[in-house]
Amino acid sequence: MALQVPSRQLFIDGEWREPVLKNRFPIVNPATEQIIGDIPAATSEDVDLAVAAARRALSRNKGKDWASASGAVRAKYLRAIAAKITERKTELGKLEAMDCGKPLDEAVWDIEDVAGCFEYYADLAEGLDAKQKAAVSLPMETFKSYVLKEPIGVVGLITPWNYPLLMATWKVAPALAAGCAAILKPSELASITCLELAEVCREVGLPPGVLNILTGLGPEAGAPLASHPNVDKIAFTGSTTTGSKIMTAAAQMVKPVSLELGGKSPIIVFEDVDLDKAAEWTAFGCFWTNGQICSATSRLIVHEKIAKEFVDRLVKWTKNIKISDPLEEGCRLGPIVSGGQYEKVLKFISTAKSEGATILSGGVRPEHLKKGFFVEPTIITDVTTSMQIWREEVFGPVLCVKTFSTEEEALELANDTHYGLGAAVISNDLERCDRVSKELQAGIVWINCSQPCFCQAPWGGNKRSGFGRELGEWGLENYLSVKQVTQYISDEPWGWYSSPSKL
Ligand SMILES: NC(=O)C1=CN([C@@H]2O[C@H](COP(=O)(O)OP(=O)(O)OC[C@H]3O[C@@H](n4cnc5c(N)ncnc54)[C@H](O)[C@@H]3O)[C@@H](O)[C@H]2O)C=CC1
Ligand SMILES: NCCCC(=O)O
Ligand code: NA
Repeated sequence: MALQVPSRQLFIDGEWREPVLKNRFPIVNPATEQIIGDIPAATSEDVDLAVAAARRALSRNKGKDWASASGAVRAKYLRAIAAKITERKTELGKLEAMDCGKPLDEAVWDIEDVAGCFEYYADLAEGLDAKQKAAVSLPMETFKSYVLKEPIGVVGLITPWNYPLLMATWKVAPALAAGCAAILKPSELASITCLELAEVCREVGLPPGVLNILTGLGPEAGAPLASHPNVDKIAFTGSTTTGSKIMTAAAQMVKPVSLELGGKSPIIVFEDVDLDKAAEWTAFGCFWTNGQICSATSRLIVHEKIAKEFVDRLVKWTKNIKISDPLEEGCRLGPIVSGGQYEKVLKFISTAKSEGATILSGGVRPEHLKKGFFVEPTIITDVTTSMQIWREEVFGPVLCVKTFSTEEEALELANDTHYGLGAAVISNDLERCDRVSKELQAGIVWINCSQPCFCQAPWGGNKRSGFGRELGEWGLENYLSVKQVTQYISDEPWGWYSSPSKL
């Protein structure tokens, strides 16, 4: 059963605040196309208030309350947040499913990952204390040197709608673990659970201003954050176009950015695979989260010897996917997140057709669903490498297929993209998998699977998929600044200049 969506305000300085301009906009459930609530629309006036609150949070009590508190102190808050999220897991999962359209089972899995990620960064926050003052070995005995890891400062976190609370958590948890104060700007298309994170922070008594959450449109709330002179770093996940704008804005102040952007990731299937196992991973790699994953392996590159049988088998697996309202039991594919994105996905499919590709399976609204932004899992063949469907990110359940005859050709096809986020290789020959993994131009390579993601392992891309790594210890480093402290320890004078006392 659907839930009532809580009505919230912006979360600034530990309190709910109405936006300065008092505007709100509707939340649409993509499965029903109905308005199920509304969210506040922040503008630059609210960004200013949130940034000021974050700066105060860093300097309160000379930093002792947060930025220079021990990691162990901050870890207690992260663990309290994780516990509250776990307590509200079912409700948060439902809200997520209603807001962004992902199947309920996937949404609940995400919420479990959210709690796991806060716990993980609590561990790393505690570990940070022991890593302070790590000695640097120097070639001169007259000096000693150590390294301090300090929070970067106030960070702006701009996130997308495909994993609303999880993508926010990938940034919020390490930022807070590091001792930063943050302003989170979730996507206007799915913000409900991020506002519930605000409520969780209020309940656990997170010091005011440590995390501020501003819902609103990209140009109105995201852009002023990216260009704000008192924000020390921006971390962003979303489209390559918006990432480029954010980088341009940040560059004016030489502000560091980390960017996790689009993809057009390949999955190479060799001739020696178990067809059903490989078909299921291929379907999961492209249709999980309704195909709206930056790392979706949306280009299938399959060996010509098995291509026909494999694709037939894949179509059968695909036809078996339950498409329904995300809250329905057993749903495995929900709607595209919004009307705008739905139209975009359909346009990709019609362009592929007009360019001469074959829509082998899907490509249309499922007959049994009259409302909602649903599109059947789609498999497209007869694709050339110059077609839009081969080159551009669709962000929907659309897989395109090409065949290969040699390993070299498979790699050439796989790497024939401006992007470099994910890649997968499926083969029973593990030596070949290792060899191929080395050659794939991507930040993440899956062997004999596609998409599983663990908060302990680094996540991020190359080329136009962005730079910087989230998750794991790399995720924490994103929010830390490294300070070298070097001390002269000799009793002797330095002796470079002639001493005036000897004159
Ligand atoms: N890498 C990923 O995980 C994602 C990729 N995308 C790609 O982006 C396409 C468009 O989706 P959108 O939701 O429009 O993505 P987007 O990249 O525009 O939105 C992501 C976030 O950036 C914010 N934003 C937008 N314009 C901004 C600006 N000028 N300055 C600062 N922040 C800004 C948005 O409000 C949202 O919070 C999708 O079709 C897909 O191809 C979308 C979501 C996630
Ligand atoms: N499984 C997490 C994928 C994250 C992303 O789409 O950015
Ligand atoms: Na929504």
